[in-house]
Amino acid sequence: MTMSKSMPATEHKPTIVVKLGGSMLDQLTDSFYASFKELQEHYHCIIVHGGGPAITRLLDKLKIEGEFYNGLRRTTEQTLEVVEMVLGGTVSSQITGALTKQGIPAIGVKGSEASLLQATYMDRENLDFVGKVERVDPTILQQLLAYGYVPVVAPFGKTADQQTVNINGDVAAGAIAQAVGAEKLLFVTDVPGILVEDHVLGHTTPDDIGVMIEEGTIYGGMIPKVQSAVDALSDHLQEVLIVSGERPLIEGSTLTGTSIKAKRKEKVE
Ligand SMILES: Nc1ncnc2c1ncn2[C@@H]1O[C@H](COP(=O)(O)OP(=O)(O)O)[C@@H](O)[C@H]1O
Ligand SMILES: CC(=O)N[C@@H](CCC(=O)OP(=O)(O)O)C(=O)O
Repeated sequence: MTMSKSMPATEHKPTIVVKLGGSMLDQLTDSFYASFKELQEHYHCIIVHGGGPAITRLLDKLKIEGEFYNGLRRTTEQTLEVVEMVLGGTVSSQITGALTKQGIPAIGVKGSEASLLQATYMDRENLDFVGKVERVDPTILQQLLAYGYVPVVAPFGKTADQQTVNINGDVAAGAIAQAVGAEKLLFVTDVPGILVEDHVLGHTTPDDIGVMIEEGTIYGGMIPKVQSAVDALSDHLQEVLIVSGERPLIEGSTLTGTSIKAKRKEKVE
């Protein structure tokens, strides 16, 4: 019996990368996941997920002390074991299960496998096994998309010496969106967009984001999102959206979140 399968032709559709934030994962409803069906009519969908709160919960249960440095989890060998269990196990299954329930074929992929996220140590002294993305090989994602699967990526990388490293989910999503030439990047989180004095910004630009970080209007977990957004904007990827996971995700979610578009590509310091 031969198991080989010839590669199907990829339907010509743009790609969208959707990052599901850990803050919202347990609140995402069936109708939220069902909206990926609608999204799939227009786009090839890739999901990248976080899961920070779930990692912290298990670390607490195991009485392992957690620590953050510059907004990133200091990942010791022991912590990494828990991060792998949670992100690569529980959270990945939670998302693929919810999509499968909606009739959407989904498959979990670790960024540390198939050369997907090639990394170096970000700051070995202070952060231990935390990675910085150096190179992305999107082949595995393109192959899965060609077979009709939604890849669900857990944010791990692999160093040249084959060490698995923990990567912030927002950073992983931005790097993957760039590498696959995605048309859109969506950050699904627990706020309806970038808030300024309780108002949701409809649109913003890299320049304004720089100012909002400096002034402290954007802080904490919103910083890696907007920085990844600014880094990912390009001729291909012209819009990044920050949206709430409280409502079903539809193409028109532009109306309910913050749209980040470049006037010109700039990095936030
Ligand atoms: N200007 C801002 N507008 C909205 N949220 C902000 C802003 N600045 C900081 N935040 C914080 O960012 C959080 C979202 O980031 P985070 O908790 O890391 O989410 P996720 O787990 O979804 O990635 C919000 O809950 C809020 O506390
Ligand atoms: C290096 C680092 O900090 N990695 C993150 C990965 C998960 C993540 O990004 O989760 P959120 O989407 O909930 O933010 C962590 O260990 O929490």
